[in-house]
Amino acid sequence: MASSVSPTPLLKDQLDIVIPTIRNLDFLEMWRPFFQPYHLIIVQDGDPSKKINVPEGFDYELYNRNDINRILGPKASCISFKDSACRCFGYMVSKKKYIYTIDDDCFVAKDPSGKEINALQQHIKNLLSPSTPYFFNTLYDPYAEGADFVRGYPFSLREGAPTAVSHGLWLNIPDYDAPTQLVKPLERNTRYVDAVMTIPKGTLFPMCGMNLAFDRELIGPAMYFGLMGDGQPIGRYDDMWAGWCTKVICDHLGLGVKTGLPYIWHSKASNPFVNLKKEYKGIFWQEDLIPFFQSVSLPKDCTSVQKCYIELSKQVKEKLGKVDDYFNKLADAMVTWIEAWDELNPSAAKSDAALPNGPAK
Ligand SMILES: O=c1ccn([C@@H]2O[C@H](COP(=O)(O)OP(=O)(O)O[C@H]3O[C@@H](CO)[C@H](O)[C@H]3O)[C@@H](O)[C@H]2O)c(=O)[nH]1
Ligand SMILES: [Mn+2]
Repeated sequence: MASSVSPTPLLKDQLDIVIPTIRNLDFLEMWRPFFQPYHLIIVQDGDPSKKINVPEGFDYELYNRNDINRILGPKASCISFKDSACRCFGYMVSKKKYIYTIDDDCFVAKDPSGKEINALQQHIKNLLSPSTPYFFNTLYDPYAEGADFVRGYPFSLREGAPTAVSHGLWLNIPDYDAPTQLVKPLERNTRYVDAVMTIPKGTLFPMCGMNLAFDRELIGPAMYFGLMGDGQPIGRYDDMWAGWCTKVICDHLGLGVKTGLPYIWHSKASNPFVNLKKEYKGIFWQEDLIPFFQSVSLPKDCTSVQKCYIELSKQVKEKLGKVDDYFNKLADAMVTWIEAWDELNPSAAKSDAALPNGPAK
């Protein structure tokens, strides 16, 4: 029987909120009722001499490019500059079990009843309840209030798998790619779908970094947002790359990834022409990237996220290096990321995933 209804814990001392920004942080005023109890990690991108004002009353640490260079030294080369991908530095420096990352143009949305959505609370609910990657439940999240496993659902699978990622969605400006933005400039997402679903094992998905939460202890080292922005041939594939790497590793380690509620209100459409320039190689390359990730197989002795990620970087170099030399650089940066992660998180570096490799065969 799925769990009975109990209040969602705040987890205020177990969760950091990571915000990449080149703007001001006035958006926090709207989130204050939900975010004030939490520690913020602000990753200031762009010009480090620019002063970013954080509204009064928030507990935060702020890192700019000078800080990243000081803390990581030469390993700072793996952290993107002038791209929201820089946010992954916040995941690395955090000491908490959970991360929630949100963009500074995302606001509190309302559900169909007009009630303000506490996105963070829903993400915590998603992360604290199991996922069902091995068998699809047609009533969606069986652990949600008023739902359960449907007839025919194997009882041997009803414990589910630990949830590593909670992927939220967006009302108003949807996360469309540039070509879609260009042909549908006025399209707004007004559909509120009241569902949380586990993405089945063996299925990839386009992970958006705008409204995303994850269990840092279960999957943190896989959440590298790649080499994007300044000096790189590609942008706006930071979260996509992290999502594909994360999903194949979650599948291998027997972890779950959920998508659906909560919604946020995405207010700013970034410039589609600028986005097209950033994305166009990605739109072309992903026709090779997706078959690559679909064919990834990780050896049984990859029992930790770090070991999986290093193995993945080897396969990226071997199989994608021939698509473009960029992937050789990216594969090296993946290794640098893990080295930096383990340097900043020495205790976690030793631990293997304490999880079975999927359901009992
Ligand atoms: O160079 C930059 C640009 C932006 N940021 C910060 O990152 C987020 C997102 O920026 P923005 O809202 O302008 O861009 P979107 O296109 O809406 O972003 C979404 O698309 C994907 C980009 O990869 C990603 O899924 C979403 O982030 C804001 O907080 C900016 O302040 C930055 O740090 N550096
Ligand atoms: Mn935006």
